[in-house]
Amino acid sequence: MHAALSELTVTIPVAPSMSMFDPVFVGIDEFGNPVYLDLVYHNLLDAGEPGGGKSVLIQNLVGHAFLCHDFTPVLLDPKWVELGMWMEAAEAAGGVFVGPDIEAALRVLRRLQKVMDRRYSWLVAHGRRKFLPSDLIKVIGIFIDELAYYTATTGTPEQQKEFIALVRDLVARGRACAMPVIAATQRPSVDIIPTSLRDLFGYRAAFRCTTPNSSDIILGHGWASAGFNAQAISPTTPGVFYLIAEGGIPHLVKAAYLTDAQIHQLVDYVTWIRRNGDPAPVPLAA
Ligand SMILES: Nc1ncnc2c1ncn2[C@@H]1O[C@H](COP(=O)(O)OP(=O)(O)OP(=O)(O)O)[C@@H](O)[C@H]1O
Repeated sequence: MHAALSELTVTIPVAPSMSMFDPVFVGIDEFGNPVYLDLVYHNLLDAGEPGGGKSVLIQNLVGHAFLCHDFTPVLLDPKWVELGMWMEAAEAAGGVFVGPDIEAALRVLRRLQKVMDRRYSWLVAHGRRKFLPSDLIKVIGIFIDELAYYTATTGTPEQQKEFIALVRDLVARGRACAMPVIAATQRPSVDIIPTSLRDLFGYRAAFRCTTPNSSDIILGHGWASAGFNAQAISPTTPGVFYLIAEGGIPHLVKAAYLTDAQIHQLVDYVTWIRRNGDPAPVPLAA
């Protein structure tokens, strides 16, 4: 005898099964091997000229994050059209979405700085250096799609300066306390990404650039002349980027691609499960 649908919906556990501490799949390398990132303990700088594929990469990471039971989203997108797609899901997940309002962005970042300070106090009190999955802490993923808008385009010079200082602090201190920053910019220039800020990003993704110098601003000085030059990426292959992880050499990667329809499906799914499902993690074998 078949169970009625109403019975099924209450007996089948539905919730995100992954953890932010799991490796995040981003694409395949030039040898066909899958490429994973360890997002929690690193930050990611995602940069390159318009149309290179930065937003597609950020959408992959956001998609993974929302499928994790231990994710709290903080999404900043002045253009609305990328991270704005997740606005409803962010609200359902107890997070926040900010559009082009720099004062609203500053309020959120100031608050995050306080949360970070409290998390550090906890670590110190427990004699620990970083959070672990066993701490069952929410990972606050801070996604910024177009850093340059807040640091160079909108607001007063004081607001821009404060924005840069807050982001720098989060990038410098956030990773030990499960608050990684994923920041994208289509302006890889030293005024937007000074070396001192760039070097705090454990992962850097360089999509096609207009000059070898821009490529070096993302990956690090000297990589273009050593043959790792994002200017050489063909404009006909969007989604290809050089990925460097701290201490390593750049690897050529093709990002996985989610269509807008797939993103909308994901948004519906993760919003629905957070509003209606069991928020507890479900083992994959269940
Ligand atoms: N990994 C990929 N696989 C296939 N196509 C891709 C991939 N990445 C990007 N594209 C194509 O390139 C287009 C532009 O990508 P995307 O919007 O991510 O660029 P961007 O660098 O974010 O540009 P902008 O700075 O203008 O926002 C996409 O709409 C898609 O058609």
